[in-house]
Amino acid sequence: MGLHLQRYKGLEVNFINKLSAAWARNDSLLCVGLDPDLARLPAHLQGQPDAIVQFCKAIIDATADLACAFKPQIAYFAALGAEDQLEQICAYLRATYPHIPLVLDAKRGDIGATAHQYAREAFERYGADAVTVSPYMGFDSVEPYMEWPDRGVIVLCRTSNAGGSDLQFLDVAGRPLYQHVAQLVADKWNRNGQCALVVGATFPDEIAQVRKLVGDMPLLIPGVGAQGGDVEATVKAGRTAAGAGMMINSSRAILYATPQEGEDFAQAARRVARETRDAINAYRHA
Ligand SMILES: O=C(O)c1cc(=O)[nH]c(=O)n1[C@@H]1O[C@H](COP(=O)(O)O)[C@@H](O)[C@H]1O
Repeated sequence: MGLHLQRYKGLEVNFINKLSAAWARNDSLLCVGLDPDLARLPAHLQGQPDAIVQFCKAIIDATADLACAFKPQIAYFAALGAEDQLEQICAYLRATYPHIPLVLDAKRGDIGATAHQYAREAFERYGADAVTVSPYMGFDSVEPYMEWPDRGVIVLCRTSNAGGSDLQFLDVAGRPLYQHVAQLVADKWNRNGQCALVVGATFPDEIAQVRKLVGDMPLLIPGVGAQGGDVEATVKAGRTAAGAGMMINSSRAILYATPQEGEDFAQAARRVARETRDAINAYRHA
């Protein structure tokens, strides 16, 4: 258990207290998603061998004071064989912004022995503070991640895509499966207090249902911006009594914001990130 506990300014940190500190420090519930699509990178970066690193670093620097977390999506790197660039970006984040949680979005799910390797990849190779996982294979597929008690385990619950309903809405003993997952994680799986849940911004009613079941557990909420989720409804459904409890992710709407006159891509990303952060903050407190 607990191979290496992280320390920051001499104090032990874990995912949950790092996230709480970032909410407060940046007055933000905005998670900036890092989904670098080569075809959409600015023209001056196209063709450069480290284009992804340059692009993501510029986005990170432009938004670090507006974000409560950064969330690289591993497929955007792995599909290109660019894991080395993801490593560099994660190392940069940890070194330059050690107070901002790094969430690796990998949505892993496999038998325990394999899950242990996925956990090493997320927490040791990339140094992530948290990783997204699927609950589909049950507790022994999620438990290996908990050998790192200072890291977050973010379990898919009610995903933002329309097809999420195919399985997540199946009736299980009188209620939809996603509610069963939420209850299970809150009551049984979260024994080290390191779990969070994914609930899409495209389904605010379900965010409210999950919030009722899990107390103050953090929710990762993708789906505002490019997927059209309603910020007001999302925040009102998901906020805790303290007006926090959420990492509301936006990726493409920030990364590929259209520059206004005189702006470059990073300034445009900053403008949209600030607008999104401020729109969220308008509804945080009742
Ligand atoms: O786990 C996730 O982050 C995730 C869960 C989910 O239900 N829906 C969802 O869109 N995501 C991720 O969140 C990001 C959303 O990106 P945008 O739609 O561009 O803001 C992508 O990286 C998705 O892979």
